[in-house]
Order: sequence, then structure tokens, then C-alpha cells
Amino acid sequence: MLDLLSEYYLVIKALHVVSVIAWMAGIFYLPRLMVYHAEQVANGLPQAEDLFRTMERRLLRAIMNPAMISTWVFGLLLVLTPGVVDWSDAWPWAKAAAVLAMTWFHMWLAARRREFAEGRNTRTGRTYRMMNEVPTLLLLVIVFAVIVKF
Ligand code: HEM
Repeated sequence: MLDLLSEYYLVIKALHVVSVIAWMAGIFYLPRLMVYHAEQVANGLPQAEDLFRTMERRLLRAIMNPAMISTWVFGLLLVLTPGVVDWSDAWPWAKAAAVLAMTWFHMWLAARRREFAEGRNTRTGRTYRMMNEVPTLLLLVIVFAVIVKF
């Protein structure tokens, strides 16, 4: 099994990066949709709500959830590959903390999506704009961790 992981190391890493790109695309786009959604409702223009709800549901279910799962699966396979992660370095710990925070952010967005779907959103467009900065900061930590390997 470990031999197989070593043999397919680069293929698994490529699949990991492709999954990461799809996950990040959604994680940046969904809060943006929520900014416009919250502002439309606040401005007394709820006509487009059904469209926003459909876009938010499809983005989360069809792209973000599968992409998050495959990022985790391929990432954990990389962790299990002999010689890839040395836990006495700092970078795997920094990356693990940032990846857990990214997963929490995904869950936070999923909970907000449910509120929008049920007409229970209480947050303003400004809040979603500010929350949009969270994945940017986490992405910086993750990419520096895996590339610079401090
Ligand atoms: C979800 C849990 C994750 C796990 C368990 C994980 C684990 C790993 C591991 C072990 C590597 C191999 C490092 C190497 O070959 O030296 C790797 C590579 C990589 N990961 Fe992750 N990762 C996860 C999520 C993420 C996320 C969320 C991002 C970006 C937002 C990301 C970006 C990358 C990149 C760009 C590489 C390639 C680095 C290189 O080839 O130098 N990973 N990941």
C-alpha cells in the first residue's frame, strides 16, 4: 500500500491541487454571492432571491462539497506517503491549523446558505464582505507552508 502511494505520489499531488483549485473557487465566490444577496434584500429588491438561492445551493452542493472532500482524501493520502511529511518541521502544523480553519469556514458558509434558503439571514452585506478576507489569509498561510516549508 505504501509502495503504491510512493509510486503515484505526483499523480495524487496533481489531483490534490486540482481539487484545491475547485474548492477555493467556490470558497471565494459563495461569500460574494451572499454580499449581493443580502444587499438586494436590504434594498427592498427581493425579486432575485430565488435565483441567488439556486446559485448558492448548486455552488455548495455540486462544486464545493465534492471539492472539499477530494482535497481532504488526496491530502491525507499525501500525508500517508512515506517521506512527504516530517512532523518535526513547523510547516505541517501550520498547514493543518489553516486547513482546519478553512474547513470551519466552509461549514460556516453552509450554515449561512441554509439561513438564506429559509429566509432567516440576519447578517449584512458588510459582514459577508469582511468574512471574504478569511480564506485569503488562510490561503497565504497554506501556500507558504507547503512551498516554503519553514
Ligand atoms: C484538507 C486537508 C489537506 C491535507 C491533509 C493536505 C496535505 C498536503 C500534503 C501532505 C502535501 C504534500 C506536500 C509535499 O509534497 O511536499 C500537500 C500539497 C499541497 N497542498 Fe495540501 N493538504 C490539504 C489541503 C490543502 C488546501 C486547503 C490547500 C490550498 C488552499 C492545499 C494546497 C496544497 C498545494 C498547493 C500543494 C503542493 C505543494 C508542492 O508541491 O510543493 N492543500 N498537501
